[in-house]
Amino acid sequence: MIRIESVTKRYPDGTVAVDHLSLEIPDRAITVLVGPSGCGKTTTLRMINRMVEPSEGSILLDGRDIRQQPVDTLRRSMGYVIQNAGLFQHRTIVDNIATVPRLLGWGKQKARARAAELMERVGLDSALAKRYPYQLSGGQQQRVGVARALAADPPVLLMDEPFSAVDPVVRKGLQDELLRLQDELGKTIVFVTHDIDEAIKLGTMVAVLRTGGRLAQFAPPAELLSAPADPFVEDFLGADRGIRRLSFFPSGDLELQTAPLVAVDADAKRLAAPGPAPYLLVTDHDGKPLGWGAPDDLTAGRIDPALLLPYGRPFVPGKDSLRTALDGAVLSPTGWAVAVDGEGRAVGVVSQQVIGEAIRDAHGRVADRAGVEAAR
Ligand SMILES: Nc1ncnc2c1ncn2[C@@H]1O[C@H](COP(=O)(O)OP(=O)(O)OP(=O)(O)O)[C@@H](O)[C@H]1O
Repeated sequence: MIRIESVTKRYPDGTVAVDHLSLEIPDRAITVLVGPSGCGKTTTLRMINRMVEPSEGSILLDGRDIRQQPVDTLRRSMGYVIQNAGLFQHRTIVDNIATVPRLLGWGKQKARARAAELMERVGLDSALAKRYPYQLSGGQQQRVGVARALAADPPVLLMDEPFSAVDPVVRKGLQDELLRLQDELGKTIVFVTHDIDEAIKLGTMVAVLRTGGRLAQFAPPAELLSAPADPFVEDFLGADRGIRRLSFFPSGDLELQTAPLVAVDADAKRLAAPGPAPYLLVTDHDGKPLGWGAPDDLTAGRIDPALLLPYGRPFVPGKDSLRTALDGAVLSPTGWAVAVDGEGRAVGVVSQQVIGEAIRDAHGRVADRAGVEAAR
């Protein structure tokens, strides 16, 4: 665990960048520092690897003051990733990634083999190994930055706005990749961003800082959304808190109904038995949804796909959240969401009303849990 104990950083010109900050950063989880520009996020991160020294207070790593070990040893236990990746422009990709192992005295072959392994890990084609950074896209460079930071397998990863310089689509890909990697590697990650959505998506714990380097709230994302500590945090979280919070409620408990499914070339009249939904869900031969059909429109024989109503975006029960399920239901004019399996085949349907009840139940469970904890 990294424990930040009442740390203050006053720069020589008198700027107080961080003011009596205390945080317990859990092992093998992603802790995000988020807040407006200039609130002291980077300063805090850099104090963890001693690129900046605190003016007051101390930082403990596994119970030991980080000043008790040589700074080089400390930094080797902490990979560091920055915006724009900060790659060595005159070195190939493979040599960029092999930098730290080489510094640690690994042989060239072993270091390059490790670099190749990491390229695969972070989703980089091995054909890029011999290129130079300028020959890569921004997203690819960022992956190289992550691979380089992981090369010596440090237990801690410090990431300072690593995905800020790429476009939103690439950024989403990098975020998903980081979550996947973290599932495999279980590093202790401290991640700085000014983007609250990124913080909520990636963070196991999120520290919201306010200008002047003071902690406004430190909580898991779902708790931030449901109970912001004060108007500053509430304002920083932005609109649609309630809807965004649904991302943390699983959809696995939703009671699905097996709507009358009908394959597109089936004899619709025969299959149009009354069901829970006022519509029939029409699928292709493989069971993948095509759209909803009103029984009256579906005459016998082949069903005309042009007559079908859209079914919104399907959700995968157990994998997707109630937010995705609700989105599917509100996107379809029928008000029903379609559940699919991992291969995209329809497994059932659920109405907006049932999803609404599940949301109420989930709120109830959270409130019960809060009550139990408060009573302890
Ligand atoms: N070397 C320095 N000397 C003086 N003041 C500094 C120095 N570095 C940072 N600051 C000031 O400390 C405050 C916190 O800066 P810091 O870079 O930690 O914030 P940040 O939250 O990471 O900001 P951003 O999101 O804009 O990167 C700011 O007011 C900044 O101007």
